[in-house]
Amino acid sequence: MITMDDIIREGHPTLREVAQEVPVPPTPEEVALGQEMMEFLKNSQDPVKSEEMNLRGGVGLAAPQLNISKRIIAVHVPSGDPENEEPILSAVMYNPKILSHSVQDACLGEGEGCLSVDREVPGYVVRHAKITLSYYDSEGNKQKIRLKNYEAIVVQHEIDHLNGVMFYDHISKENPFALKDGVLVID
Ligand SMILES: CNC(=O)c1cccc(C)c1Nc1nc(N2CCN(c3ccccc3Cl)CC2)nc(N2CSC[C@H]2C(=O)NC)n1
Ligand code: NI
Repeated sequence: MITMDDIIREGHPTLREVAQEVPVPPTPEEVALGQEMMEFLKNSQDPVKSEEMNLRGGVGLAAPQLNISKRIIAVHVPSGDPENEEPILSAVMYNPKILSHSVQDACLGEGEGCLSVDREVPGYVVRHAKITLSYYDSEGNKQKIRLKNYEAIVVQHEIDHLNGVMFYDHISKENPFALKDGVLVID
């Protein structure tokens, strides 16, 4: 069971490493890790469990955040509609890769948070608005999906972790809220 104690924080060198690809199909150990990462995200979004286990809410998690330098991410993005239990996106991705992206950029209007960053870092994190992504699932099947808006932002944030990139690396130093024309602000 993953808890906040298992999540390394900024300053830990592993967060600045480029993570290693996993074999296809992933090993049973890597499949189990992916399942644990998904369970953490669901627990972190559950009002009762997150309270009991003192979890910070997250919709994405990358293996390097657990000090495991492997190209594995989990994303679980709820619909946000209490009537609709179906998440917008729920997947454990092995060796995820952005194949192509929109010219248009986007950012979260409220900025980004990260489970490995125990502070607020204000500013727009400008990313691709739409991405075409390939990844392998736990059985080793190659998946290819297109994402936009919030779920595209989340996946880009988590893939950044596989390349040693933190969200605040993207925030402009001189003006954190500077926005070029045409950047979609997602609220
Ligand atoms: C500084 N301002 C802010 O953080 C920020 C401030 C306001 C709004 C947003 C939208 C912000 N931004 C932001 N909010 C989130 N959550 C909102 C709360 N939610 C959640 C929390 C509890 C239960 C269920 C859930 Cl669903 C979990 C997800 N998540 C991310 N990110 C960046 S991409 C990866 C993703 C991530 O999982 N981070 C841990 N950014
Ligand atoms: Ni993060």
